[in-house]
Amino acid sequence: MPAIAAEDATVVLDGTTLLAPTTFAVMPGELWCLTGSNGSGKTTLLRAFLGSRRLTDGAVRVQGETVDPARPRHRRLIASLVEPVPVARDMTLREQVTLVAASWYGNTTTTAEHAEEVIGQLGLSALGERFPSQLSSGQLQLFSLALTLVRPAGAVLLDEPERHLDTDRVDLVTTLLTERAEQGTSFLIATHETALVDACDGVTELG
Ligand SMILES: Nc1ncnc2c1ncn2[C@@H]1O[C@H](COP(=O)(O)OP(=O)(O)OP(=O)(O)O)[C@@H](O)[C@H]1O
Repeated sequence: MPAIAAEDATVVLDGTTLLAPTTFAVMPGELWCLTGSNGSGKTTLLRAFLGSRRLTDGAVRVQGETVDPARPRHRRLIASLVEPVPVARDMTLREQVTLVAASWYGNTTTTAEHAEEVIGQLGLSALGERFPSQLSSGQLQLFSLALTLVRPAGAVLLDEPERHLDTDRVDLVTTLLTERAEQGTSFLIATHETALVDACDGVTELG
């Protein structure tokens, strides 16, 4: 069964097509990219998977089911960085990543080690004691990715994870996502970044 699938997924609003009929299937452990010009419907499609944008035709499914964010099982299944992740102004980067990890895995030493590992994988170890206001735009993006990737998920939806990142950081993120995919996580990634597209198992071009 595909982990993430769209069947003729379509969004039309007041006679304007936001998303033309789109079909694809992402198998478990695959990294899948959505490409296309500005306004071609990538974010609209990701929002449809999260239940925040209603389709006018077709269907989108995660592990064979329409996503209902109110269901705890679906919340555990899907992690996303599509809308901005809320951050606390008065907690350090390390405290926040560890808190999110602890909310899913429990407050244990192993959880703290897992959080530290993700912080390290995203090149943020030296910034662990910083507050969000003390981070650059690219560092904030890496922090948002850490908050997204530190929690359990069978499917991860990302909207332009390359935002604000330099070439080395794009490579870092691409390596991490590829490793996670090899461990079984499925990814659907809207992107304009060639390096990410090159690493993908499949690409759907919108528009
Ligand atoms: N609330 C809305 N009302 C009307 N049209 C909208 C609304 N939100 C988005 N759109 C339109 O829907 C289309 C798809 O937008 P979407 O954000 O999905 O594109 P995208 O492929 O993610 O673009 P980008 O590469 O610029 O991020 C665009 O033409 C946009 O103008």
